Amino acid sequence: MMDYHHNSLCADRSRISSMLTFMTSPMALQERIRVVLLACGSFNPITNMHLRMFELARDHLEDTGRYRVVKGIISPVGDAYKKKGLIEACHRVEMAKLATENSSWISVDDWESQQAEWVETAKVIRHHHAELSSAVESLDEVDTVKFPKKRRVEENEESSSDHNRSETLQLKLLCGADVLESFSIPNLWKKEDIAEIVGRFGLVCITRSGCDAERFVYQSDMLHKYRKNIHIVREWVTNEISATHVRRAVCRGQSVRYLLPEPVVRYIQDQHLYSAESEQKNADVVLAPLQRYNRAAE
Ligand SMILES: Nc1ncnc2c1ncn2[C@@H]1O[C@H](COP(=O)(O)OP(=O)(O)OP(=O)(O)O)[C@@H](O)[C@H]1O
Ligand SMILES: NC(=O)c1ccc[n+]([C@@H]2O[C@H](COP(=O)(O)O)[C@@H](O)[C@H]2O)c1
Repeated sequence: MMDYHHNSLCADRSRISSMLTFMTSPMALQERIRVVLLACGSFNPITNMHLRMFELARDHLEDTGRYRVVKGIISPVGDAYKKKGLIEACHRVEMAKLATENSSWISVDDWESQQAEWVETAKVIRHHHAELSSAVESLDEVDTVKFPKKRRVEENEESSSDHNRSETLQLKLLCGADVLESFSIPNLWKKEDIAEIVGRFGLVCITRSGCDAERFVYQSDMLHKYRKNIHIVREWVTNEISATHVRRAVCRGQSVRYLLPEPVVRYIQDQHLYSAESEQKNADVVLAPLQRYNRAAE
């Protein structure tokens, strides 16, 4: 009798313990939500820090035990963005391609850079979401997971974090904290675009010195509402590399080696990029979003 009780108690204990292990251990790789990271920006030029952002974001997401990052996309902005010192998209795209030629998972997409007009970031994400949803069928054959097809893109559903969570492949915007903080600049971003980016898709944000991303999310009612869709990744090895610094150094004839991938350094030298004249490009022109939204507000 005693033995029977003892044995069944042991069996219960072992069942409970294996249940607990199942509940607390990271999901098996195949069961995790697959994530594609999309970084939009000038990449004028692409720097080592732009590439680090992807590695940091992937480590962070995979460390949660819930995600598997399957792809990274770099989307350089088009010439119509009109940022001061922005050189031609063909050069920025080429440098990004050279920078990623040894990466097994990050690639460059030139769709945005080829558009005649500046494209809002929410539209760029929608474009890639549509592309992924049609490509995912072939991915599914490999991974045997389901992904809601075009319906998601065509429906104009209320944004909600639950909606995003129900997918088994998600597209998330990857950016630095300065871009997150730029959400509060008047007439730079549409409120509905921010809601769509954080509510429908999700954001992975890398900290940057001088920015307080956590506080920024806390202080914004909209960002706070979607905080579960915003992953803030702390970069402990703070890195001040900025494209502005690189352009200034090149223009002054200083070395930029080890700030950029070597093939990018060579490309800049061969093509004589970032001269004093190129720094003056768009100097008197208003940034495209400010032009567009100021006009709309008039
Ligand atoms: N050192 C950095 N730390 C964190 N994020 C960064 C860093 N440098 C760039 N980023 C992020 O990379 C993305 C693309 O940035 P962008 O091309 O504007 O680079 P940038 O170095 O900030 O450029 P610029 O100096 O010309 O304004 C943005 O989301 C930006 O926040
Ligand atoms: N309203 C918007 O969608 C909006 C506004 C400002 C910048 N952006 C994007 O953010 C990125 C910022 O890049 P920079 O930091 O180089 O200016 C660019 O890709 C730009 O297109 C989008």
